[in-house]
Amino acid sequence: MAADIPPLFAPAVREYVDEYLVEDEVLTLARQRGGQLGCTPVGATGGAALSFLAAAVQAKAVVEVGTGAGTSGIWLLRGMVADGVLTSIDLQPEHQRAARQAFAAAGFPAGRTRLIHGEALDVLPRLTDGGYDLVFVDALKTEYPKYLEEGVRLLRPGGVIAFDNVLWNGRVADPEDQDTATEALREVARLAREDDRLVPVLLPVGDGLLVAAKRP
Ligand SMILES: C[S@@+](CC[C@H](N)C(=O)[O-])C[C@H]1O[C@@H](n2cnc3c(N)ncnc32)[C@H](O)[C@@H]1O
Repeated sequence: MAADIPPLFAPAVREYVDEYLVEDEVLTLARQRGGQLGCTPVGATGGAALSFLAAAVQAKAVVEVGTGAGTSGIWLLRGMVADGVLTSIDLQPEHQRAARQAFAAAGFPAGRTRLIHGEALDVLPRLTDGGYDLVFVDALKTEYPKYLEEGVRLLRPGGVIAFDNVLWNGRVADPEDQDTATEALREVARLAREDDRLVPVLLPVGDGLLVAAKRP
């Protein structure tokens, strides 16, 4: 009976989803380190979605905007092809030092990662057009609309772009919330939906994952 079906976000349903795939010790340590550094790493469900996306597009080249302490990077690397390279951008050297350690602990040699220190909007224009299979965005929320334009340029046809935190703990659905970050998250979702080059979907995974494929 429909009345007995719990709503999508009921705690029991969330728990069921979150227990489907769990992180190993390397990921737990990376996530804890990210928390200590003050950035919010992806959880296991969001991370598993990243591994899935990297595997689905057979990613050989990935750009990550917001390295943090390497949690999402490990999930991405685990889905990529064996010799694939993760290019990851962050403005905090300390975060990237922690990420480097996490990648080594997860068994990835230095040649599998290219860590670029800097402001994302300075670094992204220097990367090669059409040179990437997957772009994952998890940095400054107010810059998400600009990362969309840069990211689509970097993708090869058939490539995929993904944005984390697009539900913003539910704040995007509150019309009273007109904070600049909240507005930017609504804006990037709208831009992806209205962009003829893209096929988007908004997934209620983790804190919300906006995923869009670039049409061939
Ligand atoms: C939420 S954390 C990333 C977490 C990481 N994706 C993970 O799941 O492990 C956001 C990161 O973006 C970085 N960041 C914030 N603004 C940035 C900017 N404008 N350019 C580059 N990096 C930025 C922060 O230093 C921080 O490490």
